[in-house]
Amino acid sequence: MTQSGCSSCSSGGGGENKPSAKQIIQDQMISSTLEKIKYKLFIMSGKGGVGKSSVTVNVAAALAKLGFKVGIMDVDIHGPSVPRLLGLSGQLEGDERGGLIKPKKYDDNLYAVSMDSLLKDTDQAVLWRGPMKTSAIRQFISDVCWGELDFLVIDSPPGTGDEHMTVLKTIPDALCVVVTTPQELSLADVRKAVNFLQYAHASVLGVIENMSGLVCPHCHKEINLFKKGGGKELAEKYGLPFLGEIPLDPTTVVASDLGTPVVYLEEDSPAKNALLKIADEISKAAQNSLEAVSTIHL
Ligand SMILES: Nc1ncnc2c1ncn2[C@@H]1O[C@H](COP(=O)(O)OP(=O)(O)OP(=O)(O)O)[C@@H](O)[C@H]1O
Repeated sequence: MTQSGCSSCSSGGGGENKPSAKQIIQDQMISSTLEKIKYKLFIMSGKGGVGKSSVTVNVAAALAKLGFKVGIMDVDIHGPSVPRLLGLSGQLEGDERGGLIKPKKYDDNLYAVSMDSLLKDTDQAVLWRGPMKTSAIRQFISDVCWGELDFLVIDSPPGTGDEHMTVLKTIPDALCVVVTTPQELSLADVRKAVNFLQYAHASVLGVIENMSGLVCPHCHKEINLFKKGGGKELAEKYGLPFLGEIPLDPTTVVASDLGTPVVYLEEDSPAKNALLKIADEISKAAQNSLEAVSTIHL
């Protein structure tokens, strides 16, 4: 497995200098899984509740709608939302040979796995410490049988912790997408996340501003509930591409309660249109990633 910049994160839990035979085999399984996946998108934010999971599921679904084969991996052990947003429940099953884990199928182009579907008792997760999370995420990446994918979209917990470092270290070619809301409270945490990505030598595909204005369904005037434009300003400040803005839209909430991505609903809505545009932008940026991926300027 290729190693990335930070030396403070152990690759297999335990921090030994010499990898064990088990770790070496796991590294080989991780490489073999990842080499079949063209682009890995890591959706993150320094702040909770800004819409990471909604963006993850809808960007993935929009890419699937564009004809790409897409997998979603939810590494949020403490508060996994992906199964709920896709209406998928129940334990994951083994493949035909019983060894690897089969992702759950949403449709022919969209599959998902969530760490909580591996746990018999999801309440266990609150007791997890760093090294346990690291080894669980590594095992999760090595043991899921995705087959060939165009995109793997990874949802993360809020903040910049063990889960983030493990993903970045295990998937060094992950392209990070930073989600923020326009208000300063969120931007302050997102700036820390961008600094963290710089420290980890991560590649950043760009910034998305979620909850960016609200079009009143009655008078059709725009109300900037959480302000507007802060995400774009942050992207400009750090020399990162701005991937687009998604307005506050009650349809997003209705869709999530139905377990359907808003981009799969028949009727048009401001969030659906914005997310389809952003997914198109992301697919182009990922395909040009050698040129388009930016190094953060501070
Ligand atoms: N553009 C939007 N318009 C309206 N509601 C939204 C929008 N984006 C997200 N939401 C709602 O905001 C809430 C939080 O969204 P979500 O769970 O995706 O955030 P998160 O950043 O993943 O949260 P966490 O930090 O807990 O993982 C959900 O109720 C979701 O339906």
